[in-house]
Amino acid sequence: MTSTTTAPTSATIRVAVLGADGRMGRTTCAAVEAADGLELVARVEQGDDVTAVLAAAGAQVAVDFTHPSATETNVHAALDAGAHVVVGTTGWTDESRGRVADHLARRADEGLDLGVIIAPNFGLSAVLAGVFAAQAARYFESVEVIELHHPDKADAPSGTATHTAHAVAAARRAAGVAPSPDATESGWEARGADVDGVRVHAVRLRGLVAHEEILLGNVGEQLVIRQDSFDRASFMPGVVLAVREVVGRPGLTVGLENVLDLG
Ligand SMILES: NC(=O)c1ccc[n+]([C@@H]2O[C@H](COP(=O)([O-])OP(=O)(O)OC[C@H]3O[C@@H](n4cnc5c(N)ncnc54)[C@H](O)[C@@H]3O)[C@@H](O)[C@H]2O)c1
Ligand SMILES: O=C(O)C1=N[C@H](C(=O)O)CCC1
Repeated sequence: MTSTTTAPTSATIRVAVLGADGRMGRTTCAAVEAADGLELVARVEQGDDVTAVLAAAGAQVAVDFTHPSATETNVHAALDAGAHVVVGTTGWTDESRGRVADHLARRADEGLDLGVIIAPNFGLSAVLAGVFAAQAARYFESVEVIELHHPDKADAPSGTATHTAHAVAAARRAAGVAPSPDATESGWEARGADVDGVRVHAVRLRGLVAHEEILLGNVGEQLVIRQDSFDRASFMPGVVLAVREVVGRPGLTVGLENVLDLG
């Protein structure tokens, strides 16, 4: 079901939330309504014509918290409506991000400078955990990632853990560090997913929200970097920051660490 308000004012950023009835969508609608300088102008749900609704509402920024199978289509539809986009939904690949970058370039050629921020995690603790893990990764022989989430989550491993694993792998490649030692010969299904050469383990447990551990090991020592989001409120300062930033940041930005200049 869609609802819109009208009459844009120049002082506020007009925000549409996609996936408005979901866990993150509901929290995001409330955060937008509570934030200075933001106005919630549309709640978009499955079955709505995203381009038409955003255009009718005069949305300047669309925030997508939907489903990995829907998010890319939604982003293109929002760009077609002339809206900037903040994406929290997971499931992005190099290829899908590349298609968004191409779409942004086409819009820029048409004279419309739009921005898209894709962030697998808006929680400050998770963003910092990923940055710290990438910093530490070259100093340790072994590194593995464990992500722990609520059991209603659709995808595994989490977008956050995938993002962390790629950052860790890139840091190790740049430093010429060998792959983590592993003598496993059988039972590979128990060793987690291989993300860019980094083992990622996914736990789904009632009572959890969103949590990540990066384990780094050397002979005789271990560093554990752990972050916990106990409540979806933890994502909201990052979402609101991204909404404010995206209107002045043309092109594609991946990872909130790059908005915070931590990348
Ligand atoms: N980046 C972050 O900080 C962060 C934090 C939490 C969750 N997430 C991600 O956000 C996504 C949503 O998580 P959730 O827990 O809110 O899921 P959810 O299932 O509770 O909500 C998703 C909502 O999207 C709606 N939806 C599905 N397809 C749609 C479409 N095509 N158009 C509009 N609405 C559509 C569903 O009806 C539902 O209401 C997941 O990918 C999750 O991993 C990211
Ligand atoms: O609840 C979820 O689903 C979450 N998904 C993101 C991910 O996959 O990394 C971020 C944390 C919460």
